[in-house]
Amino acid sequence: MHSVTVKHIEIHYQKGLGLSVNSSNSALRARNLHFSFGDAPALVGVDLDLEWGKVTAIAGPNGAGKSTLIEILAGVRKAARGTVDRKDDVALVVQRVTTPDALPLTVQDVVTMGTWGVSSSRAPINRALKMGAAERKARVAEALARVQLTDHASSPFNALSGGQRQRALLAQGIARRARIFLLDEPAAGLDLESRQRTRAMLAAEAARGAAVACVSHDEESIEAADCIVRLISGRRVS
Ligand SMILES: Nc1ncnc2c1ncn2[C@@H]1O[C@H](COP(=O)(O)OP(=O)(O)OP(=O)(O)O)[C@@H](O)[C@H]1O
Repeated sequence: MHSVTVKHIEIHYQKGLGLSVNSSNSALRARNLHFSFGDAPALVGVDLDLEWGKVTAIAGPNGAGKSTLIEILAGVRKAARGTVDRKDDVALVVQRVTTPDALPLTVQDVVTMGTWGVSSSRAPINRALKMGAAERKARVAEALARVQLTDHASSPFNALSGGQRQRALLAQGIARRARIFLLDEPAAGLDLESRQRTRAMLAAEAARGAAVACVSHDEESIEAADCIVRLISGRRVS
C-alpha cells in the first residue's frame, strides 16, 4: 500500500480496493527528525505520532535522545532536519524547574501564568486567552484541584518537592487548556509515590482526550502506557 500525505488527510492506495480517504487522528506528527550537538548525533531520522486520548511513553537508556526529542516536539529546540506538525497548544513539563530567589512565586502564581496566553512566535497556535478575572480564578482553582495541589496554592513554588513541581507545571498547562502534554521525567530524584501520582494524572488528562507523551525510566510506567517509543543512540528502535 502506498500512502500520500496531503496536509492532514491521508490518501491510501490499496491494491484492488481503489482509493480511501482517512483524516489523521494524530495530535502531533513528527517525521524524520535529526539533531546533533556539534558532531555528535542525538537524533537520527525519528518518526513519531501522538494520538488524542493516549499516553505515549518515551523510553531508552541514558543519552538515548529522549530529552532532545521532547524539546523538539514542544518547539523549544529546532530540529536540524524533519518536521513536527502540532494540532493544538503544547504544555511542556521540563525537569527540575526553579524560580529565581529574587522573584518569589507561589504555586498559584505559576499556575496562573498558564492563563496569560501564548505569545511565542514559535508557538504552533497563537491562541490569545482573553478572559475575565473570575474565569481566570476558576480555571486556576480547577487546575490546582486536578493535580491535588489546592492546599499548596499559597506555598512558594521553590518549596515544593520535585514531583509537586511537575504537577504544578502540569496544572499550568491544564489552566491554559493545552491538549498536548509533554513531560520530561528526571531519571532520579522522584520517589515511587510521586511517579505514580503524576502517571495517574497524565492518564486522567488522556482520558479527557489529551495527547500525552512522557519520558519514563521505570518499566512499570513504560508498560502502563498506551504506546511506547524506544530510542537507542538517537534512533527509534520500536
Ligand atoms: N547541551 C548539550 N551539549 C552537548 N551534548 C549534549 C547536550 N545535551 C545532550 N547532549 C548529548 O546528546 C545525547 C542525547 O541527550 P539527551 O539528554 O537527549 O538524552 P536522554 O535520553 O534524555 O538522557 P537521560 O536519560 O540521561 O536524561 C547524549 O549523548 C548527550 O550527552
